[in-house]
Amino acid sequence: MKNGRYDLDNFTEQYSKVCVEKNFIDTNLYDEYGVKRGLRDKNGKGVLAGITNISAIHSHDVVNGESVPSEGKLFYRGYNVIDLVNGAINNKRQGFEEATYLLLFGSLPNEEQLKEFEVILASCRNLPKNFVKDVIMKAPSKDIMNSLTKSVLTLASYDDNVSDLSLDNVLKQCLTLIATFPMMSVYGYHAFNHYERDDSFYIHRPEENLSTAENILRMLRPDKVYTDLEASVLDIALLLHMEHGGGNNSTFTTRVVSSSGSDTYSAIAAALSSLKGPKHGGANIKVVEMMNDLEANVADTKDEAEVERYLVKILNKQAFDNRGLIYGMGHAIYSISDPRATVFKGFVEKLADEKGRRADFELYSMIERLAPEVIAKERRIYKGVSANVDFYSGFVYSMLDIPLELYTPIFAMARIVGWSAHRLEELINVDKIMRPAYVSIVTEKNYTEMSER
Ligand SMILES: CC(=O)SCCNC(=O)CCNC(=O)[C@H](O)C(C)(C)COP(=O)(O)OP(=O)(O)OC[C@H]1O[C@@H](n2cnc3c(N)ncnc32)[C@H](O)[C@@H]1OP(=O)(O)O
Ligand SMILES: O=C([O-])CC(=O)C(=O)O
Repeated sequence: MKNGRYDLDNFTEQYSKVCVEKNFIDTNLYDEYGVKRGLRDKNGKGVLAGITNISAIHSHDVVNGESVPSEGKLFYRGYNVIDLVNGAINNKRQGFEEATYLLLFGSLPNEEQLKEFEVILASCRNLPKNFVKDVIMKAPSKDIMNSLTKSVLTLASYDDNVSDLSLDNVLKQCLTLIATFPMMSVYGYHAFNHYERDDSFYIHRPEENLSTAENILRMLRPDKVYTDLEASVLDIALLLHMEHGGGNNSTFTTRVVSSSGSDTYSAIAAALSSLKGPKHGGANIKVVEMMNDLEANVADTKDEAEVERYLVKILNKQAFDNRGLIYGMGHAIYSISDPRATVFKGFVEKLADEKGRRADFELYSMIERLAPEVIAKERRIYKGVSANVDFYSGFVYSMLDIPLELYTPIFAMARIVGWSAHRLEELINVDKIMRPAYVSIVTEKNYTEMSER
């Protein structure tokens, strides 16, 4: 007891040690029982949990019957994501809406279909009456992913058909979430910025003739002004983040929750909770924070040896957040390269020159080169490590003057499309609750009376 109250800090400090002692499992047991830690085999390959027709990820080639690491490739419904990006750039079109149609409905839309789809999405960009006042402005948080999750769950209480699993209803719910994620995220940021940072509060409504990327910038900026280049860069960033197979942590979460028969809002709220983790989509914020920490702690950021020493300290849990991870590096599937990081790097360099941030770009490039070598020296690497999609994305967003708090929500504004496609695919095909097994190493004991303990 402290000041007549139970001392929670003292209690948890003491009992967390009890938790460690009582929950410790010798990692050798995973091998002994043939259990795949992280649902991954010794070569880092994921256990097979399903079949999908939505996307494909290539990271290895088979040469003479052997699997060898290759440059990463990503396909949405069979189309290389690089071709989708180039299609959008060359035709001066916003690619996010086109790829949304593709991922949800399985084929590229013709002009008429795309026009109709854009009108439908625009009509869904509506929040219930007073939602901003009653939900978003209440208890604003710096953690916009949490505030977005809260908004998604609260939206459920405005839906009379929340638990109706008929496909047209689920599709309607998904389209509404795809259309309103940018509003809920950006307004959530403005509420935080106003109440916690004492800044001005403004709510700009989305414009029906604008794309998702254009509306994000319009809603975010006090004067609603942005350039075509900025909208195009953000559109490509969205396009690159939309989908990544059924096994990534947040999409698998969507699948798991969907398999229990739960509603769309709950499945998507769970996916958001997964995505924000720093080993997943939350890495984009961590990368920028890590780079700031590096600049604060490395006297000469042009000195490779000094930068390398800092990276080693990170791996040894002696620098930055002491978690031992160099954020933005490594991937569960890719080895030699993540194609999205390569695309990002292509326009990061141009943007950095335009925005006078060449020195930052050089530092990112140096880390991109050094980190895989340092990780390979310090960890057991099976398949190679390279920069992932999160490495350059935060740098791009900072050059678009997008606040740090919105980096992971922007990922979510894109990935909601993949989650929706996977929820639909799960509901259409599987109809079996996911329920893997755990080997139990618990020993049976006789109950002891309180007086005998
Ligand atoms: C959108 C996305 O989710 S992209 C990923 C974003 N996440 C990050 O950038 C966080 C940093 N990266 C990581 O934590 C990891 O690379 C992950 C979580 C993405 C993938 O992890 P794994 O599937 O375990 O990768 P892999 O099998 O190649 O790793 C081999 C070893 O290297 C370690 N390693 C891999 N990447 C890193 C890294 N960036 N920093 C430090 N160690 C790393 C792993 O922890 C693993 O060690 P362990 O066997 O002792 O656990
Ligand atoms: O596939 C994964 O494990 C991580 C992910 O979602 C991505 O890279 O986009």
